[in-house]
Amino acid sequence: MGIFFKLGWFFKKEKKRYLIGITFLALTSVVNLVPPRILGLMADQLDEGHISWQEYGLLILAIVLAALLLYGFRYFWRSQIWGGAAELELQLRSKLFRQFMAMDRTFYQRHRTGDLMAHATNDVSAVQEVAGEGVLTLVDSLIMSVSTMVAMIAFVDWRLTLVALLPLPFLAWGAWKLGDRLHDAFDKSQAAFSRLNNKTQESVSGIKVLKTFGQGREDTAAFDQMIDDTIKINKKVFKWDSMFDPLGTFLIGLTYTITIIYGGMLVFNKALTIGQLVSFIAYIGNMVWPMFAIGYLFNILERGSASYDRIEKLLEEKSEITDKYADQKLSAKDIAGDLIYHVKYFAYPDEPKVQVLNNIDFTLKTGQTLGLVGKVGAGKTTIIQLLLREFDKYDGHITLNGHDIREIPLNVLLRQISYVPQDNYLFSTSIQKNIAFSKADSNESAIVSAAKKSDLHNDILQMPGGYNTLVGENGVSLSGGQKQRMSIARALLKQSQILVLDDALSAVDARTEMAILRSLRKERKGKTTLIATHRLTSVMNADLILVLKNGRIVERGTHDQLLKLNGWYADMWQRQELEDKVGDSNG
Ligand SMILES: Nc1ncnc2c1ncn2[C@@H]1O[C@H](COP(=O)(O)OP(=O)(O)OP(=O)(O)O)[C@@H](O)[C@H]1O
Repeated sequence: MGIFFKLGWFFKKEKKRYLIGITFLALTSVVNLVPPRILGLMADQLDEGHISWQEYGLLILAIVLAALLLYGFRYFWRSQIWGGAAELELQLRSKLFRQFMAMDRTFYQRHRTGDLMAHATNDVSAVQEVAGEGVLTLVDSLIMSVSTMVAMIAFVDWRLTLVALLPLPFLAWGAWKLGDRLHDAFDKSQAAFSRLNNKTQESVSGIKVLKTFGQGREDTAAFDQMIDDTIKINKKVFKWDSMFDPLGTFLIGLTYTITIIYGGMLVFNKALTIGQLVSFIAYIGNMVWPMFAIGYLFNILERGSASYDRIEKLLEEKSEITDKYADQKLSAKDIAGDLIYHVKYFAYPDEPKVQVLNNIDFTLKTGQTLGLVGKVGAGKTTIIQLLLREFDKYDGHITLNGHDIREIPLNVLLRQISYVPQDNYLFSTSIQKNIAFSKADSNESAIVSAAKKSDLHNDILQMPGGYNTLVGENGVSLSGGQKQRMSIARALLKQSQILVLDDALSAVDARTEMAILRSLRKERKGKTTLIATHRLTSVMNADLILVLKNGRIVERGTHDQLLKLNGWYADMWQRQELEDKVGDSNG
C-alpha cells in the first residue's frame, strides 16, 4: 500500500478525476447487485406458476435499465481512472526524458542505454498500472465483495453465504502466491528479452566489424545460446501460468458445488425459495473477480513500488553541470570576445587522482584560430570538453569576454558554439534535415551554401534523391568523409561565434581538407575557431598552435615559430610532409 503514499503527489493533483472515477465505480458495483436479484424474483414467479406478463415485462425492463446504467457508469469510471493512469505515465516519461537531457556525461558512463530504456518503458508501465489497475482493483474488489456479501445475507441466507464462500479466500491466496511467482518469472523473461534486444542491436550496428573480423559464425552461435536461455526462462512463465488458471477453475467449481448441495438442502427444507438460490448462484459470479483481484493487487503494488523506487533513484541523480546562472541576463553580445584559458588542474570524475590537464594557459583573441596538436591521449579533446561545459570541476577558470563560462547561462553559451566531434551523430532522416538540425528554420539556399562551403554539395547532387536522400541510421549509407563534411556543414549553418573542429577532417583527403579550410577562413572572418588535429596542415595557418604532451603545453607559437623551435612540431611536420610526398608519388 506504500506505493499509494509514494504517489500521493499525483493523486492529490488528480483528486477530482479519481473522486469521480471511484464514485462511478462504486455505483457500478451496487447496480451489479440488481440483475441477480431480479433473476431470483423471476424464478420465484415461474416456480409459483402465476406469471403476470405485465410484471414479467417490468422485471425484464428493469434488467435492461440496469444494463444501460452499467454501460454508462463503466464508461465514466474507465475514462476517469484509465485517463488518470495515462496522465501519470505521461508525467513520468517526460520527467525521465527531461532528466536524461539534463544529465552530464558521467551519468551515461554509469548507466547503459539499454537499462535507461528499460526504466523509461517497463518501470513506467508498472507504476502506471498502480494508478489504473491498482486503484480499480483495490476499490472495486472491496466494494463489490462487501456489497455482494451484504446482498447475499440480506436477500438469501447468512449460513449459505458463510459455507459457500469458504473456498474463495484460497483463490485470493493462490492468486497472490502464484501471481508472485508468475510476475517473478515474467520479470526474468522481460530481462532476457531486453538482453536479446541489446545483443541484436549491437550485432546489427557492428555488423561490418563482425564480418571483417570473421566473427559472424561465433556471433550467431552466441545469439543461438541466448535464444535458448530466453526460451528456458519463458517456459517458466508458461509453467506458473498453467498452474494458475486450473486452480481458479477448481476453487470456483467447488464454491458452486457447495452452493448447489447446501442451497438445495435449504430449498428442500423450505428455508430458501428457488428464486433465492438462483440469485445466490448469480451473486457468486460477482465474488469471483474480487478474489482474483485482491491476489493480483499485491503483485501490482509490489511491482509498482519497486519500479517507482528505481525511477525515483534515477530522477534524484544530480548532474554535475548545473545551470546555476540560467537567470543571468547575459546575451550573445556580452560573451562575444576573447577566450582565455587558465586551467591549473583537471581530472576526470571517475579518476580524480589522474591529472589530465596541467597548467593550460592561453588567450585567443576574437576572430583568431587556435590549433591543438599532440600525440593521442595528450588532452586535446579534454580542453574542448571543458569549453563545452561537459565537466565543470577544475581548478582555474575559462572566460569568454571576461565572463567565467560556468557563470554564463548554458543555452546562451552553447548557442554560441558549433562543435564538430570526431564522430558526429547523424539522424536517420534526409540530408537536408540533418544539415538543418543545428538551425531548424534555415531556408534551402542557406543549407546549400553550407554544403558548398564544406565541399559536400557535389557529392549530394550525385545522390539519387539529392538533398532529400535518406542517410539511414547514423548515416550508414554515407562514407566516413561524407559524414564528416555533413557535420561541418551542420556546424557552419549555425554561424556561431566559436567553431570547434575536433579531428573533424580526419576522413577527408588532403585536397578536400585544404578546400574546406580555405572556405572556413573566408567564412569565419572575425569569428573564433578551435581546431584539434593530428594533421598539421590543418593548423598551419592558425594564429596560435599549442603542442600538448600528457596534458601540458610543451610548445606554443605560430607555424613558423614552432618550426624554428625544432621540437616535436618541427619533427612531425617533416615526417608528415615526407609521407605526403611518398603518398603523392605512389598515387
Ligand atoms: N571520460 C573519461 N574518463 C576518464 N579518462 C578519460 C576520459 N576521456 C579521456 N580520458 C583520458 O584523458 C586523457 C586525454 O584524453 P583526450 O581525449 O583529451 O586526448 P586527445 O589528445 O584528444 O586524444 P586523441 O587524439 O586520441 O583524440 C587520455 O589519457 C584519456 O585516456
